[in-house]
Amino acid sequence: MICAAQDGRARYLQRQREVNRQVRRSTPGAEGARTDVCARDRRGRAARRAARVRRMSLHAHKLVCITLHMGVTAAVAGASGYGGGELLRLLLAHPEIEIGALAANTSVGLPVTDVHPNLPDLSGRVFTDAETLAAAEADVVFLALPHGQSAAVAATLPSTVRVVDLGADHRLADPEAWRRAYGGEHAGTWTYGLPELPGARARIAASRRVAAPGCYPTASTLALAPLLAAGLVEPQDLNVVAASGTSGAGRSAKVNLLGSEVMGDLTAYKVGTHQHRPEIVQALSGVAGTAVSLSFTPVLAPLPRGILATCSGRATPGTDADAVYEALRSAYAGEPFVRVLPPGRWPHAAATLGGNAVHVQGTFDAESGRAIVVSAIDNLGKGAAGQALQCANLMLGLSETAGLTAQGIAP
Ligand SMILES: NC(=O)C1=CN([C@@H]2O[C@H](COP(=O)(O)OP(=O)(O)OC[C@H]3O[C@@H](n4cnc5c(N)ncnc54)[C@H](OP(=O)(O)O)[C@@H]3O)[C@@H](O)[C@H]2O)C=CC1
Ligand SMILES: CC(=O)N[C@@H](CCC(=O)OP(=O)(O)O)C(=O)O
Repeated sequence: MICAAQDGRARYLQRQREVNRQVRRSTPGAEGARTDVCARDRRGRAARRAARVRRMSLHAHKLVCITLHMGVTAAVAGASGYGGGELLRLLLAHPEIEIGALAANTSVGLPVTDVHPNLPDLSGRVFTDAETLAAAEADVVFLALPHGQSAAVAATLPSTVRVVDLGADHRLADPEAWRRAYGGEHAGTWTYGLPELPGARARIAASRRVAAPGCYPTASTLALAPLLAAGLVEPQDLNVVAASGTSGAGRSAKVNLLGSEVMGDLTAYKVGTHQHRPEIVQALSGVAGTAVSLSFTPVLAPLPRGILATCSGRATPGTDADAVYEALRSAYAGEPFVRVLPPGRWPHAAATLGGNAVHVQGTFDAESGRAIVVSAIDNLGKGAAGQALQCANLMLGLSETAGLTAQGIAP
């Protein structure tokens, strides 16, 4: 852009030289008529006026160029984790965001590429501590921290800075529900960052603080919301069974996440008690306009990443497979990241990996009287970092899809 400005200046100087040459050529002799003098004055005034206008527009152009050249700066807290690492991968490909301070905890002082060897373009960068975030003057700060850690960091940031929290601290509106799910004091409620929910885009765009949803809530809510909105299922007795890859549990070492424990196994966990149930209930109750009830069973799957959620509800009279499909299709027509698969094709978690896509398919099971929707996401993509970036794009007034893709990597 700066080069474009310099080209413009060169063209301007060239035109100026031509004008001057023309003025010189038309200059009459000493005995020249008065009309020639007037014409010369008029041409001189016009040239000066044109030059002034060009100088002003060049100056304005330079300002725009400099602004664009500097772009928007993003800082990340929790940059050494799985969510933070995926965010860095996305930010490196973002056309308008530069990467600023990268804060960590036990990894402070380590080269970023020691922890994220998949990001060689960050060689030379080291993790700093959270205090550097406040001093870094970023336009947007992403918090990819364990539960309970976000509020303290957010409090150090000016209210003008956009903050997107990938964690759960600010997702729930009911402090009591938050205490039951996570323990400790509730740090306050931020705008819920699921852009595909009715009315959410405008709320996110107008917010300086956004709580990005959890991975299971993203997959479950986007599967069931269209059916509730269309009145195709009862708000009571919703059911979700969702399998997740191990990166959903973060990067810190845990015995149950060892390869030898996970490989070749599938296990349900936190059955009936998982902390994401109140979040899914909150989001779906908002869509249904009444309190929903939901059973939620997570399953740990032997995959590094990916979620497949099987979601169902008791069908209301008249619901059939076509109505379920049509509700999904019309809810997500024009959505850049939610893809309703062609009839008969069911989601694969692997097809969403590396992207920000949500794949959904639905039907009606006449035997059980239940409408069923299966959804797939990458828990680190649309379930975490991709969603956070989608929200940040909206908050910053950038294209919602900038730096994001609906295409996955395969195999
Ligand atoms: N993984 C996923 O699929 C999803 C995660 N999330 C949420 O995103 C957040 C991050 O998750 P994830 O990346 O998986 O977690 P990780 O455990 O992989 O990473 C946690 C990050 O937070 C840092 N950290 C740990 N403790 C502290 C502390 N006390 N103060 C400051 N920084 C600290 C770690 O630094 P260091 O490594 O240097 O110790 C690391 O950078 C969590 O709230 C999680 O629930 C949300 C949706 C999906
Ligand atoms: C596989 C696995 O263990 N997954 C984690 C998901 C946690 C998570 O991502 O938490 P938030 O989205 O609420 O921040 C779990 O079930 O607790």
